[in-house]
Amino acid sequence: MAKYRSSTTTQGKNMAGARALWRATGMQTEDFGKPIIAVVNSFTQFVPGHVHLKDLGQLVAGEIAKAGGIAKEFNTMAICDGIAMGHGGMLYSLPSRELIADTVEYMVNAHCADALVCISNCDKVTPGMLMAAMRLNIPAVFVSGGPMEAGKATIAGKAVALDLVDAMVAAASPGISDQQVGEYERSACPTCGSCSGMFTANSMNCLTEALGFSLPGNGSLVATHADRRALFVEAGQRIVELCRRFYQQDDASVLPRSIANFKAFENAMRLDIAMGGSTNTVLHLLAVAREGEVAFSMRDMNRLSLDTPHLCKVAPSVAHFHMEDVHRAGGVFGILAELDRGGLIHRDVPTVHSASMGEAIARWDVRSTGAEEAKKRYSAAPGNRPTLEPFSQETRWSLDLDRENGCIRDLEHAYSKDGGLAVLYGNLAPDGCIVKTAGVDESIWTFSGPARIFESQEAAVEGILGDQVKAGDVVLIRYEGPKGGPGMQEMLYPTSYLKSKGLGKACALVTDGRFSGGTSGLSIGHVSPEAAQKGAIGLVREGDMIQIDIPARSIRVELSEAELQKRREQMDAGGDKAWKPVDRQRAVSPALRAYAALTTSAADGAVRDVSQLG
Ligand SMILES: CC[C@H](C)C(=O)C(=O)O
Ligand SMILES: [Mg+2]
Repeated sequence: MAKYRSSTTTQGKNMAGARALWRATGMQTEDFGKPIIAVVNSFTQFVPGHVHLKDLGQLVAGEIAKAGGIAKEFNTMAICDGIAMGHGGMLYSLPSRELIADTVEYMVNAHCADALVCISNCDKVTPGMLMAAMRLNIPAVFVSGGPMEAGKATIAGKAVALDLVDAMVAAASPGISDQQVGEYERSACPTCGSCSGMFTANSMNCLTEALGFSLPGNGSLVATHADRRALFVEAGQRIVELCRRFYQQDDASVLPRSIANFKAFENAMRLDIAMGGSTNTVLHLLAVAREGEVAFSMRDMNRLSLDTPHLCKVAPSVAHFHMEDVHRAGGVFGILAELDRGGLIHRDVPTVHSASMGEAIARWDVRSTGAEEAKKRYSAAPGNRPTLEPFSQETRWSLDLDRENGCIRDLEHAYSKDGGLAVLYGNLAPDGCIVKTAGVDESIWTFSGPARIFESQEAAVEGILGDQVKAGDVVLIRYEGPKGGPGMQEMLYPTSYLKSKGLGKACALVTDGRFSGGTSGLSIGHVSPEAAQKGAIGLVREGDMIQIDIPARSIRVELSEAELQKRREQMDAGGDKAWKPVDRQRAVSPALRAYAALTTSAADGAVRDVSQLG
């Protein structure tokens, strides 16, 4: 029998002081000897995806207590990327992932907790908590706040479903009146929950299902629906059971590193590629794998992208499907089941809720299951009534089982035989870069054009809005990588403004920064190595021709090796000014400089590498 970690502070005469303090938190004599389970909440009033989580930690805690555990709740931070977007605030977004992971480690190790329930939702919170779960390797269950309902509005006489990206694009579109922009703004984000498209938050919450860490429906069941409550209740019950299995029955298969093993990462990546997840998932999966010492790399992602079909297009890749529609079609398990029918899923990995992924698919695939519970869960619909109240409506609709034209397609009707995310390599990105092909019009899968160079996101926004960018250009934004930014900003404003200017299908955008899940178009990010780490992207000059070939998975600048080498030598000779942006005024706080000093390349997940300290 494994010893409870918590016994360090709850057992033995010498721990009388610690027990005295535990008692002051509400523990009784009979509680010493029960597992202490950390309920890691990310409630904050700053983020729509988290405003409704305040009481949900205690909902989980109550279930833990009923099942025989001791629950202790604490909070992590959460940043709203949508509010932080487009200004210096975005520098903090990616680094917050490491702080969240550290917060969980600090609290759990300082107090010797035995297990975790992670209540996450928006962008960096789920990845930060996943990193912590893998780092700590103690039983962990994930449950997120759930997606926001899509906005519904009648604009210019047409009924539309929309989200915040539509409001952003509309705001800078010349043909749209202030009054219409106001309509977009007021209807884009009607409820609590993570923004309604296949953005980063929802992508990551879907991936927790495929990794085996969360219950079916976690990624897609809207925050407002009463059925979502069951996920919180069950998370509390499950974690106590997992504790029992690990600590009392020596069953290490319940530990995060057993669940999220290499095969589970392959499953998660296949899901991601099939659903056209946010490009940020690449960064986060690499970081999570690293924490768990799983040898899963960009090369694996590239390999999987070549034979994983693209089955699902959701906003921003198409306008009319949002997460609520993914759910209606069977959610993550609907997609996993289609992949499984093609033999593309490892069935023999354990999950927190089922003995194996294969067993879970059999139960939760809406097309083949005999379980009424599954059909009912996926019939949960949006209420279409503005609210911040979770679980406050019980609307249902019929399932979408149309695998030809519905929200989830089967293999036969795939959008493409290779997937919605691709890794490109070439002399501009020797360590790779990422593009969400799901959101790229097929007409521009190959593209070549002159580089228009911007040495910051701000300069790019100014250039695009100032009409300096023309159809056919490749907008190249550099020194925005993990080290160079620092913090690898999301470029949602430049990509949205290209659309506002009618250039969405006429230009490419290439950067060592990253994108929001709200980005679509020929937007290529994570170019590695980044400019600040002497990457070739730093050597490109205005007007150099850039060639992009998605089917061939290649990205090149039309320069010979000799020319690149010559420029590299010239750059190196520049001393202090070399490999730094020209004329960029940017205040970088000491906190961000600490992240910049330690971070690694996007190709390594932009995690901190303390081994550099010696
Ligand atoms: C809409 C975009 C969202 C706020 C985001 O930051 C992401 O998806 O990454
Ligand atoms: Mg984001």
